[in-house]
Amino acid sequence: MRIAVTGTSGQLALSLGERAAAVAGVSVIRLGRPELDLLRPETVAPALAACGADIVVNAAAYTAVDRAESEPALAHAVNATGAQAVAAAAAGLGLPVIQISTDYVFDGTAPDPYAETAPTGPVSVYGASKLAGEGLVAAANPRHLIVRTAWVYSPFGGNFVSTMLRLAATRDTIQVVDDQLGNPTSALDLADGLVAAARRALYPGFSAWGIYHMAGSGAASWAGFAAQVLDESRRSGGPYATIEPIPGAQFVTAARRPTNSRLDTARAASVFGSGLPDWRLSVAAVVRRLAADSRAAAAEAAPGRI
Ligand SMILES: NC(=O)C1=CN([C@@H]2O[C@H](COP(=O)(O)OP(=O)(O)OC[C@H]3O[C@@H](n4cnc5c(N)ncnc54)[C@H](O)[C@@H]3O)[C@@H](O)[C@H]2O)C=CC1
Repeated sequence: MRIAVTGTSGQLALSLGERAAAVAGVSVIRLGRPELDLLRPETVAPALAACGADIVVNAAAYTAVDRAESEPALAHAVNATGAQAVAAAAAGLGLPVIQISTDYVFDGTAPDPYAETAPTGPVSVYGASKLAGEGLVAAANPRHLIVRTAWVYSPFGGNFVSTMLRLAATRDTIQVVDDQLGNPTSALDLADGLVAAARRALYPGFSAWGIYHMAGSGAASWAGFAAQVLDESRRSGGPYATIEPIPGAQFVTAARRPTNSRLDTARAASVFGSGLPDWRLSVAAVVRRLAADSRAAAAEAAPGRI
């Protein structure tokens, strides 16, 4: 199975590449700018046609949630029109598409985890652009899986985990919001889930197209997530700071975030057998890996000093 994934250097594209390398018979081709640019829809079909994929994962996106508030047209162009171009090009090549979407399509007022059928109501430009993308993808390619995920981190690039570790290196205390709940999700676990979903989608006769929720098992507040990161960092010999929980009202950002964006992931677990691990285990694994990477980098920079 050859999986084409958009977003060459994105967290999810890199994670898919790494995880697929460990699975016999699965390969991942990462596609990105300039060959495939979601802002230039005419680039999408030729790039997909050239790579000979069996299925396409659209993981590329405009992901700067706060900046999107002042760049709504750009966010929409990438996350809605761009996603539509990927789905339509895949359809033209006879391929199914997996569109990655977000918990931020919900308004966050529900008391329980959101099922796929729950009413949407984004409270940010980013969430609205991703929701528009869902609709356009579904209309452009009947063989679509729309996979909503949440609070993604990985050993690659900037994310909440790397931010907490960076701040802990220079501060004793970090204030983190404690009244927004979600599902921290390792991009590596999500990659495993997507490989399982892609395999299933390619079975002859598969017909369960539609929306799925895939996220780490268990929920946390941002403050709880941060505390887990830093506890594990301390155990791994890395930086540590005390987390001071604060209400979201005290941490003003350009974009509003849903108060509760926990996702009910039962459908994906039952159709794809892709239940993701408990978020605490995956945070521990990523923090330990980052600590080992930074020890290796330090040893390489000063070989005589260990
Ligand atoms: N990071 C998170 O916390 C969450 C992410 N998601 C979704 O998961 C997916 C993967 O997210 P990440 O890997 O974390 O994102 P990321 O920000 O790490 O990577 C996004 C990638 O998209 C590429 N990209 C942006 N504009 C492009 C364009 N015009 N043409 C081609 N490529 C372009 C970027 O170069 C980058 O490689 C995205 O669809 C995102 O909306 C959903 C929920 C939470």
